[in-house]
Amino acid sequence: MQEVAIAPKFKLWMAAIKPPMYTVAVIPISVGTAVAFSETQRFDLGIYLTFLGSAILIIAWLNLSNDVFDADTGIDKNKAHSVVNLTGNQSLVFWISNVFLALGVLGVVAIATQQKDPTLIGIILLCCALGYTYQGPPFRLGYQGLGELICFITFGPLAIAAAYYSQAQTFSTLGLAVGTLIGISTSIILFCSHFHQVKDDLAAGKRSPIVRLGTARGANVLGWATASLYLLTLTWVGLGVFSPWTLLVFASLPFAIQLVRHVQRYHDQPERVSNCKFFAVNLQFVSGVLFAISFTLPGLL
Ligand SMILES: C/C(=C\COP(=O)(O)OP(=O)(O)O)CCC[C@H](C)CCC[C@H](C)CCCC(C)C
Ligand SMILES: O=C(O)C1=CC(=O)c2ccccc2C1=O
Repeated sequence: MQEVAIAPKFKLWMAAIKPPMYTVAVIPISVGTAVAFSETQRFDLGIYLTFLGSAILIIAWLNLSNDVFDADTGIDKNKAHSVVNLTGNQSLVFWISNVFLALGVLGVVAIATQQKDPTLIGIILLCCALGYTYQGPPFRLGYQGLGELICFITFGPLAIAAAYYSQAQTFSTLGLAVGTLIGISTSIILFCSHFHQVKDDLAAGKRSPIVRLGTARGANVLGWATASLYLLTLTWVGLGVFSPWTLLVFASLPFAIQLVRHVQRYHDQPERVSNCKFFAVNLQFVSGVLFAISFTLPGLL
C-alpha cells in the first residue's frame, strides 16, 4: 500500500516506534506476576520492574530487526514508517536492535543471578529464538503464515510462565490457563496487522493467514477468535480453574465489539482497515489489565 509520502517526519517516527504496541510486553509480565501473587502472596517489585524493562527492550529488538529483515525481502518497500526506510541505514538499525536485545537479556540474567537459577534465561532465550524464526533468515516462518502460532506460544504460555517463575521460582497450571488467553489476545493483534497488507504480502511471497483465508473469511475468524477469549474465561470459571473475579474481563467487551465490527465493515478496504491492529491492542491491553486486577484484588481484600 503506498504510504502518504507527505506525512510529517514526526508522525512517521511515531508510527515506526508504535508506543501502544509495547502493551505486548507489559501485559504478559504484569498478568504473570499477578497470577504468581494470587497463588503465593509474594511480589518482588524490583524483579517485576527489571523484567518489564527487559521485555520492552526485547520488543524493541523484535520490531527493529523486523524492519531490517523485511528490508532484505523488499516487503516493506511501500512502508514509509519502516525504520530502515526512515534512516536509510539498515546496518545501523541492525546493530541498534542487537544492543536492545543484549540489554534485554542482561536484565533477565540479572534476575536469574539474584535467584541463583538459570531457568528464566532459558525461557526467554527460547522466546527470542522463536521470535527470530518468525522474521529472520533462513526461517522467515511468518512468510509461511506461522506467525500467529509462534505469537500465541511466546506471548501466552511461555511469557506468563516466565513472569510467574520470575516471582515464584516455580510453574503453575493456573498460569498455563491464563497464558492461553493472553496468547490469543496477543495473536489477534498480529492477525489484524495483515488485513491491509495483502497486496504487498502477495508481492513478496508472504502467505499470511489473511492472504490464505481472504479478508472476508479472515474477518469471520477474527470474530470467533475474539469471542473465544470470553468463552474460554467462562469455561475456566465453570471448571473452577479461574475464580469468578476473572469475569471482570467482560468489561472489555466494548473493545472486542469495536474491533470485530470495524474489521467486518472495512476488511476489504486497506486504507480503512489499516488501523485495526490498534483496536486489537486496546482489547489486549484492557482485557489484560482486567485479568491482572482480578488475580490481584482478592489477595488485597
Ligand atoms: C514484529 C512482529 C510482527 C510484525 O511483523 P510484520 O512484518 O507483519 O509487521 P510490519 O507490517 O509492521 O512489518 C512481532 C511478531 C511476534 C513474533 C511472532 C513472536 C515474538 C516473540 C517475542 C520475542 C517474545 C517476547 C516475550 C516476552 C519477553 C514479552
Ligand atoms: O508492528 C506490528 O504490527 C507488531 C509488532 C509487534 O511487536 C507485535 C508483537 C506481538 C503481536 C503482534 C505484533 C505486531 O503486530
